Amino acid sequence: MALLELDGLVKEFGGLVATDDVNFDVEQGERVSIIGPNGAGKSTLINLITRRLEPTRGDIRFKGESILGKKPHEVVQRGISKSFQTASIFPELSVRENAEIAALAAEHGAFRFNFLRHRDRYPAVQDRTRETLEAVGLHGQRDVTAEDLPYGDKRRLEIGIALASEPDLLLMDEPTAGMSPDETSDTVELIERVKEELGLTFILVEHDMEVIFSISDRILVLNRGEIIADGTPSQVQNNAAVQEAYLGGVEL
Ligand SMILES: Nc1ncnc2c1ncn2[C@@H]1O[C@H](COP(=O)(O)OP(=O)(O)OP(=O)(O)O)[C@@H](O)[C@H]1O
Repeated sequence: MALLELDGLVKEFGGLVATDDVNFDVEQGERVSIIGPNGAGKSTLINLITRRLEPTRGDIRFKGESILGKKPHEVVQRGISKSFQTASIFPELSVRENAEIAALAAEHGAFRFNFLRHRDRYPAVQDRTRETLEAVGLHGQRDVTAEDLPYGDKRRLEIGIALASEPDLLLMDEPTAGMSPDETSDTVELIERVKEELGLTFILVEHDMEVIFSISDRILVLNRGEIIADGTPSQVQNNAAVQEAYLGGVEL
C-alpha cells in the first residue's frame, strides 16, 4: 500500500479547473517534486492534501484511509505536515517556544493558548523540542525571538516546526523562495540531511531546477491542472512534452 494515494482528484474554482483528474501514489520513503508553469495547480494540489481546500471530486487516501472529512489539524496528527506555511511562526515568541508549540500541538491536538503555561508537564515535548532544534541547527539560537532571526534561519525554523510533529509525509511549498544562493544551498543541505537522518517521505513544490534535480527521486509535471509526466529526473528532463509545455521548447 502506498503512503499517499490521489484518486481522480478534481478541484474547480467556478469555471476554472485547477486540478484535473489527478492520480498518483507516493510510496514510503519517496522524495517527489512537483513542477509546472505558473498557475499549473501545484499549490492547489498541496492545499488539497493538507485539507485546506475541499476537492470537487475524487479521493485522497493516507495510509490506506480516506482523509476527506478530516480537519487540517487531524491530518497533521495522522502524519502529514507542511512547511513554509504562511504564518507558521509566532514572531514574538522565542525559537524554543515556537518549536514547543509545534511539538505540543502534534501530541495534543489543535493549538490552544494555554499550551505554553503547561509545557513543563510534558517531558516528551521538551525532548522533541530539543531534538527538532538540533536537527535544523537552531539549538544555539533557542532563546532568540523568532522575528529577530535572519531570513534563512526563519525558514529553517519553519522546517523545524513542520518536523516537530514527526510527520510521515512532509509537504514543502517553495522552500527556497526568496533566498540568497548561500541560503538556498544551506536549505538544500538541511533537506538532504533530514531526508537521510529521518528517512523522510516528502513532496516538494519548487521552481529552482538545481534544487529539484539534487533532492528528488521522482518528478511530477503539472500543466493546466493535469499531470503530463511522472518519472525520474532524467526521464523528465528528456521528455519532449515537458520541454514543450513547461519551457516552450527550451532545454531543461
Ligand atoms: N482560491 C482560489 N480561487 C480561485 N481561483 C484560484 C484559487 N486558487 C488558485 N486558483 C486558480 O487555480 C489555478 C491554479 O493555481 P495554483 O496556485 O494552484 O497554481 P501554481 O501551479 O501553484 O502556480 P504558481 O507556480 O504561480 O504558484 C490558477 O489559475 C489560479 O488562478
